[in-house]
Amino acid sequence: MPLVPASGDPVLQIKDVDLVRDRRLLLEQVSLRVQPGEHWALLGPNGAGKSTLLSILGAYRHPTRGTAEILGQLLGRVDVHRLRGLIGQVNPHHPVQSQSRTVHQVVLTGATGTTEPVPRWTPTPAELDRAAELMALMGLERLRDARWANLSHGERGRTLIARALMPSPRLLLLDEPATGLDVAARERLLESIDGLRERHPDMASILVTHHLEELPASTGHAMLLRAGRVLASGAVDDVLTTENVSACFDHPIAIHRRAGRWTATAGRVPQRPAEG
Ligand SMILES: Nc1ncnc2c1ncn2[C@@H]1O[C@H](COP(=O)(O)OP(=O)(O)OP(=O)(O)O)[C@@H](O)[C@H]1O
Repeated sequence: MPLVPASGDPVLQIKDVDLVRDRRLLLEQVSLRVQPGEHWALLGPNGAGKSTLLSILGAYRHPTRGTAEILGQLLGRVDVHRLRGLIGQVNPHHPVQSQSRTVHQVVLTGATGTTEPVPRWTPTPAELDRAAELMALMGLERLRDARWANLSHGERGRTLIARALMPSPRLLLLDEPATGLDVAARERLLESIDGLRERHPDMASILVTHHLEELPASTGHAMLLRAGRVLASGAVDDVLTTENVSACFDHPIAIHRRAGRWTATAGRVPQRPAEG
């Protein structure tokens, strides 16, 4: 059976998902439906369950209750290794063992779905062309032969996105891709993400972050998670409101959108008058 959904079918559909670990309910009644070409932001405070949810969407964990259909395949009834190979996953803790690997070599490991180059594996001309195209898309041409050890955070981030795109995934999962970047590197990364979404109009993506400033302008949908539950989910302008974000982070936060991008300004929590 082909592992790729017919065009127009949801890329992701999870319904009433609970996840229990060590007798703790980490996710509760989470539902999400993502169509091709949709770009979602997943936001919430520390410990809200964002990475846990992303691990289900990436076929690394199974729900305890509820159903998760990824690329049309029901988790629990599919070979997860094969499924993972069809999902582009960008993890900031991607373990590159040999620090002398070049950008080009790391990008090519996306074709084999491994962290290290597979011994005696040779890329096809089509895979070499694809790697070159993706490195150009992510602004990495000059860095083709640069060593992993010498790359900046931003350069590593762009390399890992190019790597994740090697198998032309229908779904891209980005876990805090802008963490640790200075403002210029962040802006370059977000521009690259906007550009790749334009070039791959059928690809869907989910980007996890704590910071609204780190959302690309092409974000169309958002989910707010709080204590493992969905606080709001849907079209981005309906979800990322001052009221919802303040409730999610349990703090007054004013949200503004300008030129497609978001800013969040934290207010002061009113002090209670001293008793006595
Ligand atoms: N294997 C596990 N067993 C028990 N608890 C876990 C496990 N994995 C995660 N947790 C707990 O689940 C909760 C959600 O964790 P998760 O990493 O998904 O949150 P997050 O929203 O990604 O947080 P952060 O923004 O800090 O990265 C946390 O309280 C965490 O301690």
